[in-house]
Parts: sequence; C-alpha cells; structure tokens
Amino acid sequence: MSQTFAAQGLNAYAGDAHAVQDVSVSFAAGQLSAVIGPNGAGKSTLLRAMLGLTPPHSGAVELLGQPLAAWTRTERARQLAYLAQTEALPLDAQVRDIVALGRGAGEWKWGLFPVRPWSEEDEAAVLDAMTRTDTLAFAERRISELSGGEAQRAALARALAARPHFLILDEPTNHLDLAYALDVMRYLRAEVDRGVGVIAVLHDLNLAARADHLVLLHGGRVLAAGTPAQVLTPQNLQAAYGVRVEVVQAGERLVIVPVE
Ligand SMILES: Nc1ncnc2c1ncn2[C@@H]1O[C@H](COP(=O)(O)OP(=O)(O)OP(=O)(O)O)[C@@H](O)[C@H]1O
Repeated sequence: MSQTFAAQGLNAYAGDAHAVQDVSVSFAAGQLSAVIGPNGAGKSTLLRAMLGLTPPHSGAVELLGQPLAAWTRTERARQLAYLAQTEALPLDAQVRDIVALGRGAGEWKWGLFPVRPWSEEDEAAVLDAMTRTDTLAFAERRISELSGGEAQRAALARALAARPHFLILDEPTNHLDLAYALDVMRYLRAEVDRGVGVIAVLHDLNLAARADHLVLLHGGRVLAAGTPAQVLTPQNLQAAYGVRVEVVQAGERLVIVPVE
C-alpha cells in the first residue's frame, strides 16, 4: 500500500480564482513536508482541495493508494487531521475539552451528538497529545486565559489527539515567537518520527529548511519540489518571491538571507 497522500493534475478554485493549476504532489508518511510560496500562491487552496474541503474542479487525490472518495467520512477523518490557518477555538472552553474534540467524542458539550461513547483509548490519546505538546500544565484553563502561543499548542494537541496518519497544518507557526515556533517544529518532528506524514504550510523559509521535502508554489503551480537543497536555491526563490537571496550552509541546515 502506498504510504502517501497525493494529488495528480489537481485544479481548484477559491471563489472565482483558479488558485490551484494542474498540481501534482506526493506527501509521504514519516516525512516532514513543507508547502511554501508567496502570499496568494495557492497553498491553502491546495491543502483544502486535497482534504476535500474545497471540492477540486478536476484531478485526482489519493490517500494511501485509494481515491479519497473511496474513503468514508469517518475513515477519512481518522486518517487526516487538519489544523486550519485561523482556528476559532471557543474562548470559554477548557483546553482539555478542546483536545478531546480531536477524538470525535465529547462533542455533546457543543450541542452535537457524540459520534461514539468515550473510551479508555480516547482518554489515553488526549493525555498523550497534551503531554507531547506541553499543554498538560494548563489542561484545566480556558482558552481565553491562554497566550496566543499556548492556544496554538492546544489546537495542535487537538489535531494530534486524533492520532492521524497525516497531519495537515496551515501556518502552524504563524504569530509565534522564535522559541514557540521551534517548539512547534520539534513537536512536528516527533510526530514524523512516529511515522506520521506531516504537511505544513510555512512562510518562514528558515523553518521550512528543516523539512525533509518541500513544495514551492507560485501562481497556483508547482515551481519546484524536492529536498531543501533542491528547492531553496536563489534562482527558485527569486522566481517565486521576486527577492534576491543568498542561501548559506550553516551546519547541517540551509539559511536563507535576503540581500536587498
Ligand atoms: N474566496 C475567494 N474568492 C476569490 N479569490 C480567492 C478567495 N480565496 C482565495 N482567493 C484567491 O486565490 C488565490 C490563492 O489563495 P490561497 O489562500 O490559496 O493562497 P495562499 O498561498 O494560501 O496565500 P497566503 O500565504 O496569503 O495565505 C489568491 O490569489 C487569492 O486571492
């Protein structure tokens, strides 16, 4: 079975904009993939189209070698966890309950029917997700009582609690200071080490340089895909962002420095 989440010849619209144009990408389990590209390049629309949240206009999406449409909604939700760009968490909810939402259980609290009864496995998954995101210490606090960075971690814990095969995150380090951003990258790497396929939209190219696999979008198309060394070249970045950069090797990692 192919351990990938992949798209072939994908076209998708955002409103009336043809935001994703003939995109073919493949994201592997056990890899940290970053989707990069300038504002408006189509990054969010690509992820949403692959998740079926914005129905694609044409093309194919396959999850673990099966067409996405062949998966039931419940199975799909178990395999794919999504953390949107702007997660509107209920401000008066406790962190623990937010994380529990990731299990598809406990939803009665929000006026919905529970999908299934709460189990010991649910309890363990919630505890585990909070441990791995360092949110256990404020499990009983309300979202309104957290800093932006702490709330972001709670949202990440909710996604991890689902124990998905693929974790898809739209700008998970947005608005985070350097230390918090590096923490999030560390949490994501730990998921990858457990075999999860992590796919993150990242704006900070120096964080993206920590990924295993990069997809650079420009104008709705793939401008380059491959390892950081293959994608993060001055030529590619000039073509995508219109900015001259130097790419410097710093230890094992590449560092991108704008030179204008
Ligand atoms: N609801 C909409 N109606 C019309 N055009 C839209 C809509 N949403 C997005 N677009 C356009 O689609 C294109 C792709 O948007 P998308 O949000 O996918 O880009 P992005 O790469 O994620 O951008 P950013 O980095 O700014 O979040 C942009 O040109 C955007 O203006």
